Amino acid sequence: MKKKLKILMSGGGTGGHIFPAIAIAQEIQKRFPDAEFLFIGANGKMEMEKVPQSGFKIVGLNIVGFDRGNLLKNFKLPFKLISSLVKARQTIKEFQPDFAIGTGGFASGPALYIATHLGIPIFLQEQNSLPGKTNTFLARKAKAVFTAYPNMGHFFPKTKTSFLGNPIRKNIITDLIEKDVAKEQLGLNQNKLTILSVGGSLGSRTVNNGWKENIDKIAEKDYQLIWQTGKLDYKSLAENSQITNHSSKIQLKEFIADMALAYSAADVIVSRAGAIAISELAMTKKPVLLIPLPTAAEDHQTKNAMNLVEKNAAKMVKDSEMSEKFWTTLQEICENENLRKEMSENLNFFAKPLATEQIVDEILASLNIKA
Ligand SMILES: CC(=O)N[C@H]1[C@@H](OP(=O)(O)OP(=O)(O)OC[C@H]2O[C@@H](n3ccc(=O)[nH]c3=O)[C@H](O)[C@@H]2O)O[C@H](CO)[C@@H](O)[C@@H]1O
Repeated sequence: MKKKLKILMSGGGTGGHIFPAIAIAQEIQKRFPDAEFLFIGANGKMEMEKVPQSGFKIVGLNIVGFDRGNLLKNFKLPFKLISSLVKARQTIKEFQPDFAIGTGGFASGPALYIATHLGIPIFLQEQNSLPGKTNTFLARKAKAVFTAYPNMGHFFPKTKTSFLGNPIRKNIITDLIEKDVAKEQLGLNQNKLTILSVGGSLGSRTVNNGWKENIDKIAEKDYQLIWQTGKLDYKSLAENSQITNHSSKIQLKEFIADMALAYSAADVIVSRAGAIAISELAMTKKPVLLIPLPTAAEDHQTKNAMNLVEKNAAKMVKDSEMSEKFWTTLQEICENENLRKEMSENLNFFAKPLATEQIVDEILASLNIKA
């Protein structure tokens, strides 16, 4: 009888690290239905909710990221790191995985580091064009590193780095449906131009404020808006009468569980420029206005966005230009059907629908595991 595969997954902090891990796990599960998965994440972070919702088990460590804004807050960090390493070691020794996959974020550091010490092969997936600290630190010990951008050899060991694209959740590829059907399913009018606004997995205050300033214009123009606010601002926006007055035109959501449906319903998208968001937008091929998060490490979201802007596949407005340019740039897109068509076609260049499959192919081949 064939031995059941056991796979350790780790990545988290934000959706941009969690969802690629889930996508890879789902692809392995498709090929090995009885494989066992264990995720390791950080207590209190998004993965502790999203991973079980996707049907996988997760163990949380008491690890926190380095707080650049408040240095005093970091004094407990060494103790938390030590306790996380101890718990990671105990968990991994009990689970005995055949291999481990890390998708970045501080939560994955202790787990993957311990895995390498226990002689377990590790694989890394890096979503951004400027790699995160955890993946950079672990890369030397990894069996392979899969990137979403070409020419990453100066960050990771060249011989084990492959450019395959970002893994995105399967349903975002398979469940995209006709715009009219999606609008109907969401209770929206099929004849009205519909904008989907997403502020990354945590929501974005800049984007929320942009809408707040322009909310009456949505009604004036007779558009519809699906507005993901994130946890931080949801309550105050849901109580704002300026917004609730337009409830037939504005659907406010703290977090969108079914992104495929929301993407499908949109005529135009407003989005932060996180790496996974960009990869998904390339699959949906909907014209998009990107508002990169300027504080992302080394401004990598602006770099992500510029890749698309340079190919006329997206428009971009910086945080600092929101007041002057948000509505006017959005109007340029909404009012010009030819431009929308052109942007949609140009997005195709960035689509990598086979990324997840190819990453799993390479992992299995390098370990000589056959389905
Ligand atoms: C603040 C921060 O650290 N941002 C980083 C984080 O972004 P963030 O976590 O926002 O990740 P991305 O924008 O890359 O991806 C967001 C993911 O969340 C999903 N989603 C989003 C909103 C929602 O309501 N429902 C939902 O399911 C999207 O479909 C997508 O799969 O990871 C990215 C990938 O490493 C980085 O490029 C970002 O700079």
